[in-house]
Amino acid sequence: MSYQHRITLLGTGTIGLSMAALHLRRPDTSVTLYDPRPDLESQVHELLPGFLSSSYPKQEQKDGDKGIIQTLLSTSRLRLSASLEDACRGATIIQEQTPETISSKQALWTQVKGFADPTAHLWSSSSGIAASAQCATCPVGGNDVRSRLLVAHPFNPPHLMPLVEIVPGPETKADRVEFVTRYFDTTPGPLPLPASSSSSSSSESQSQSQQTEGYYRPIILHKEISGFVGNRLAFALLREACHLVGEGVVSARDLDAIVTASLGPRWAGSGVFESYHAGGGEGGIGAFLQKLMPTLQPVWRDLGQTEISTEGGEKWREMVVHQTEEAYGLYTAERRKSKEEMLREVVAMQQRRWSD
Ligand SMILES: NC(=O)C1=CN([C@@H]2O[C@H](COP(=O)(O)OP(=O)(O)OC[C@H]3O[C@@H](n4cnc5c(N)ncnc54)[C@H](O)[C@@H]3O)[C@@H](O)[C@H]2O)C=CC1
Ligand SMILES: O=C(O)[C@@H](O)C(=O)[C@H](O)[C@@H](O)CO
Repeated sequence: MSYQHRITLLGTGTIGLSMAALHLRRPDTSVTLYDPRPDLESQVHELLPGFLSSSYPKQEQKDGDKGIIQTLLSTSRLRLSASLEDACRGATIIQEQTPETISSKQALWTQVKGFADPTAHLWSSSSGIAASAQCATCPVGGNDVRSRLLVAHPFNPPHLMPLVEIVPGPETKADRVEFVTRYFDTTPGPLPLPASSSSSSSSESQSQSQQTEGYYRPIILHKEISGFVGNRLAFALLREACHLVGEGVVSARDLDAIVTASLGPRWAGSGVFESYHAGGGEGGIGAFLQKLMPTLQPVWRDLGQTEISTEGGEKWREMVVHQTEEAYGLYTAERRKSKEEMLREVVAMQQRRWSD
């Protein structure tokens, strides 16, 4: 069977396997996995079923979770490749989720350039390394990388989290940006969670085609910037959180509770600017900024300038690590599954109740 999209995923770690589950929701897409790790096959058989459970109703997972992998392999919707060259051959999309180091990504794209079809789309899942930096050492001429490469930055786990930050490089062609945006716009989301065990059969009986389209939120950035937008916002909050714990103002557990008991619910429905626009009364955000200036400005000046570098950072890092480990202990698979189910419910609520 031929597929409209033949996507090759380079790297099958945390993001790679979640991405595989995302792409396998598309009936028009086949997925090839390549990773030099020696345990690729066992890792895929052990871990991918867990990600696929949000995509395939139980009755399609013949012989239990592990049967789904055999089914996908036997129908060639999923393929494991033993070499980068073989993995790239014939792919219409090549997406990397390899380690976040600029040197390894530069080396990878230089290799891919020699193996990929000249028409293949090239996507990076990088958390913050710009496309222009990743292809800076790619030889020019021949199968051009610069006009095809862009960042499609997901939030973890991509098989559940709607945001995809699309960050083209200065030479990325507009049709490449249009394609990736349309691709994620038309990629179905996870199956709805069963409302309750009594209704699970009806919910799980939903076919894959009934899965929500318009689930994913590809958002195009107009400029390359380190960390893009989502991570810059998240890292600004993390920096202040580390500062507050390091200064003994609040414990890590209580800081998390402050976030999940206020900002979390608020921002699930209204973003930063909409929230303050609403909070500004009749005058909206303009009035809010004016009214809050006497408080806002000194707080902005007082925000922690925490440095991640080790010199002098030992104190707050020790406190953050110790208090977080004390609060949550070993992060179990059960806790991770429970949090993922909550994430699915939150996103389902968002998609039910609010348009843009
Ligand atoms: N972990 C996260 O929360 C998120 C990570 N990302 C980005 O995704 C990328 C991957 O991150 P993770 O999945 O967390 O890393 P990971 O360490 O879990 O997985 C990386 C995988 O790449 C493989 N690999 C190494 N060199 C390779 C090569 N030359 N070709 C193919 N595979 C190779 C490794 O064997 C490993 O399995 C990074 O760029 C990261 O910034 C993006 C969003 C969220
Ligand atoms: O938070 C996320 O899931 C993503 O924005 C990320 O890129 C990761 O947190 C990354 O910063 C760490 O790998």
